[in-house]
Amino acid sequence: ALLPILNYPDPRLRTIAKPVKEVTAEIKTLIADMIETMYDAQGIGLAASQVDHHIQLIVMDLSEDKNSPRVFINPKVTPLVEEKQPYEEGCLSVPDVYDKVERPNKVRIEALDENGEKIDEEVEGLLAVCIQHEMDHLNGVIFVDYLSRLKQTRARDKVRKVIKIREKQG
Ligand SMILES: O=C(O)C[C@@H](Cc1ccccc1)C(=O)SCC(=O)c1ccccc1
Ligand SMILES: [Zn+2]
Repeated sequence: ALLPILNYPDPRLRTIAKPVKEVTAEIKTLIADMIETMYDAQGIGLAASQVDHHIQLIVMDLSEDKNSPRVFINPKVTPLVEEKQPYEEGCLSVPDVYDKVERPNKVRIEALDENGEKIDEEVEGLLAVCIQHEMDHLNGVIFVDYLSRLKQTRARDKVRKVIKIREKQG
């Protein structure tokens, strides 16, 4: 089922996500709903925080055909390089706002997958950028927090406009 995505600056987006103790049937349903919601919103990632479920769960799919979703449960991300690179980021909770954010572009991901199997990978490029962006969501951080006050005000105004238009479209 499609889930409603919280929009910036909704305070619920600031909630700190709790670890997942057990991959229950409910969580498997949430995973499927998050993947469907991510594709519908044309995103490459989605954190459970964005759909108002405050558990440490991320889904991502960077594939062309949108047919290889990845699930990260209780993820831990460790930068593997000091130097940061700028990347043009977007966010499904801040629609139509894109801006450069500097992040390390090589990280180690340790997590569990949807079957509770261990994941331990070194990734770089967009995958590294995206997992850090999703990790931020689980810690109540939104990418606009890294931008200037002026850009944050503009982002709030932009989201308000986009939501009004979407509501009119019904
Ligand atoms: O809000 C989210 O977490 C999803 C977000 C993930 C993300 C994309 C790009 C850089 C960092 C994090 C999105 O999917 S935004 C929409 C999108 O598909 C996209 C935007 C910019 C570059 C590439 C993809
Ligand atoms: Zn986001």
